[in-house]
Amino acid sequence: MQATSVKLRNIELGTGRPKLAVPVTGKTEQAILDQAKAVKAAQPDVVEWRIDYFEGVTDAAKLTAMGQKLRTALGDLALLTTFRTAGEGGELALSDADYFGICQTVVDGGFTDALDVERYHAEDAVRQAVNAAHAQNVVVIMSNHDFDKTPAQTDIIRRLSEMVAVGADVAKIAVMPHTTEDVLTLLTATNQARQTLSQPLITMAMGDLGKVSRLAGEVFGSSLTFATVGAASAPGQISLDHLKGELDDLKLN
Ligand SMILES: O=C1C[C@@](O)(C(=O)O)C[C@@H](O)[C@@H]1O
Repeated sequence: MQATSVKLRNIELGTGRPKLAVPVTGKTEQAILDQAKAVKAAQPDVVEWRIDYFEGVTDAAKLTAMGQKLRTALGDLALLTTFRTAGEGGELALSDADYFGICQTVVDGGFTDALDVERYHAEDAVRQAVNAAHAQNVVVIMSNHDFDKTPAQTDIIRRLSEMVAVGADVAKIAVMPHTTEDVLTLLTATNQARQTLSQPLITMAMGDLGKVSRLAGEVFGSSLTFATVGAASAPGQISLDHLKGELDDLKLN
């Protein structure tokens, strides 16, 4: 199926070469702004602010003020804001009520172009978060992370389809491979899912074994890949400088 592209400020997910996102993982305002400056200078397509690292994340006023400063620092770069819960590889464990409260603060803050919403929380709350984001024209990148294993191919496709069913604009899954076959499972599932879903997909196998999946998105159907400028936010991420060259080399004509 032809993917419908999704606009994120000035970039389009789902067309051409996979877009490059770089996470910002600072704890303090100064660290976040310093990192944002370095990331901006390296010219990715998207910046991901991992707010679970930010020391002020549970204070709505501090989160909003920080988001607005970051927005100003990034100029016209597309911004994805992500709270990754501890259960999915993030820094902080929160109740669902607190998690969704933070999602609401982010969309109300008016600084982000996209919001990461984890699929496997209560379905009603996930749907409400999607509606709240859409009401403010914020793109929803829905996610699931399996840090232990690579689910079966049918299970990966089912999870991506469930994200689309609850309103995701983009469906994302990260899995942990233990064998070469696991990496092939992720890549095959991605290729199959893109034939049945029209939303752009983001998929990756983590760790060293999975690095190939971070390079080959254009071939298999992943529309964005996470790269580093300094700190990584997940195992197996490759530096932005290297990845840019690789994606150009692997470009399909
Ligand atoms: O969902 C993802 C993907 C990721 O886990 C990765 O493996 O590159 C990195 C996270 O920062 C991001 O939110």
